[in-house]
Amino acid sequence: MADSHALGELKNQQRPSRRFEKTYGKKKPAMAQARAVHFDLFGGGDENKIVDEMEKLTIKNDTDASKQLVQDKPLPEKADPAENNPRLRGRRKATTSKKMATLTKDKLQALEPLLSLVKTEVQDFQEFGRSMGTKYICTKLGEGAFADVFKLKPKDLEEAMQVYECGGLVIKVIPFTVDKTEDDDIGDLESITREVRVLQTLDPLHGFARCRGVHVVSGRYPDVLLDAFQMYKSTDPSDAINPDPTKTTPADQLYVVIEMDDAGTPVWKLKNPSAFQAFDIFWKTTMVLANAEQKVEFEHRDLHNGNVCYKPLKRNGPGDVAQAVVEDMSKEPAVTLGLSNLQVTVIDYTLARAKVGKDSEVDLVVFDPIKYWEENDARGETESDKIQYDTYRKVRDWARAEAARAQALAELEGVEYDEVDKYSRFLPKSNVMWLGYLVAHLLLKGAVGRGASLPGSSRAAKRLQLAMWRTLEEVDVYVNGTSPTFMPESAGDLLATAVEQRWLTPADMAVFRDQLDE
Ligand SMILES: Nc1ncnc2c1ncn2[C@@H]1O[C@H](COP(=O)(O)OP(=O)(O)OP(=O)(O)O)[C@@H](O)[C@H]1O
Repeated sequence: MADSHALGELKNQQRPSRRFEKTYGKKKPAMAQARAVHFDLFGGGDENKIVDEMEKLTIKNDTDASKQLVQDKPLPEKADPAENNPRLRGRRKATTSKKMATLTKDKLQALEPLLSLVKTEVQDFQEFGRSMGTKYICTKLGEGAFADVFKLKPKDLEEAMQVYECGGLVIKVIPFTVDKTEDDDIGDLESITREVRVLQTLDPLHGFARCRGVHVVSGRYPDVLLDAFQMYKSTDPSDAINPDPTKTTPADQLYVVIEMDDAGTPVWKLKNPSAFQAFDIFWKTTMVLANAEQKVEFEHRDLHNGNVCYKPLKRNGPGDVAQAVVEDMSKEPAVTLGLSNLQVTVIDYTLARAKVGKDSEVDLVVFDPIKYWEENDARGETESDKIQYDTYRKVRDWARAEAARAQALAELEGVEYDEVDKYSRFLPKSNVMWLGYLVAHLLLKGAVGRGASLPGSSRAAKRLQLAMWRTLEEVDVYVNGTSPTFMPESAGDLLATAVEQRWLTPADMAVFRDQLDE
């Protein structure tokens, strides 16, 4: 990695991931929507208070602090400069080891908007990798339809501890082309730029991947990443589908490298979630989406089980409820949310829609036209895949229906219809559709032991776990057993209903908020 920049992060474009159909629950009349209640969820009835409370949902504490640790409060220089803190390096001026890639004038010109967005130049990938390899141990974490994702651990123990304290360090490497492409396997500049914009917009919001920087590089895949790539292929052959970059990419391939915090483990890897884990993952994801809806009109539009990650709230902390809690529970607690000790991070905003404008561009909205799912009738193999693929179509059909409604309304009112891409509209119901997918997925995974409880559970703890599963089943029926018209309008509306239905208590909401302050 080049010495002059913090590692960056980015992501990429449309196209489904490779993971899964669903069996929606029984039909049930839609409950009244209660937007007003939504405002109570974060602690009040009046809107100003709500804004204050929602403000608390914006990460200001640990993550910002972690950024400062490496950016504004640099560590003392070590004897070996090669072992400096990664993000410290990121704030330095260019050093001699930084080597720029040689690109044609046309290419450079085309890249200019992206480069100015991320305030960088195009670096030589080999040199970038060489520099990275001297300081970090690289391990491939996973891959998506477009990207390969690597974990970086500083070789220096002290720095490793600090990076760990700051949330870990992960890079997502995404190949892209300058020209628009019909090729589903590679992103284009437009989609990359869009994704970077959404990433920057979501960066300060709770529950989204912290972005530490974005780099643009060109050249051959460096050895340090190739080694990690090959190692992943041999240790996780069933998950390693992406082709060897040395065989498939030209010598001047462009990549975006996004540097971010380690979000943890994707939900698809959670084989048999406990009631505590499933409950927390579902509701925390709902809260994260509700906050982002309110702040930046956010819709994820691709919230499959690879894009919701979880990890223990505390370093070396438990990844589920503490054994003593279930053993000693004598009555059901007032607060249920948070007992799993997990935090949730939503990643991969390739297909997302958000208001990203700043200052002069207040109303700039970015979105992906999601062409891939326009006529696609792929079904997927596993039950989860099937539900996932159906969800893209559900969102698509809802976007079409809303476009038709807008047109009909314009005709009715005798005004000119403003033809816009259907996905440019704010359709937060899409978040609910994806939450429907998530709850169905968690229920499928938890189905085996749904009635069962964690070993050693007291009677009260058993009752509680049963109640948590029942709650998720009711949500499943409520969201998935309802026609799109009668679904909650947004994740925020779903939360409102959750409080109304006592699926969550106001105390649960407060706990979530408190966890942010820890
Ligand atoms: N910040 C992160 N922390 C931990 N793991 C991550 C992170 N970002 C990505 N990953 C891992 O890498 C995988 C692929 O990442 P991601 O979904 O962002 O790639 P993509 O190519 O855009 O995927 P998709 O196929 O969904 O479009 C994720 O499922 C996850 O396992």
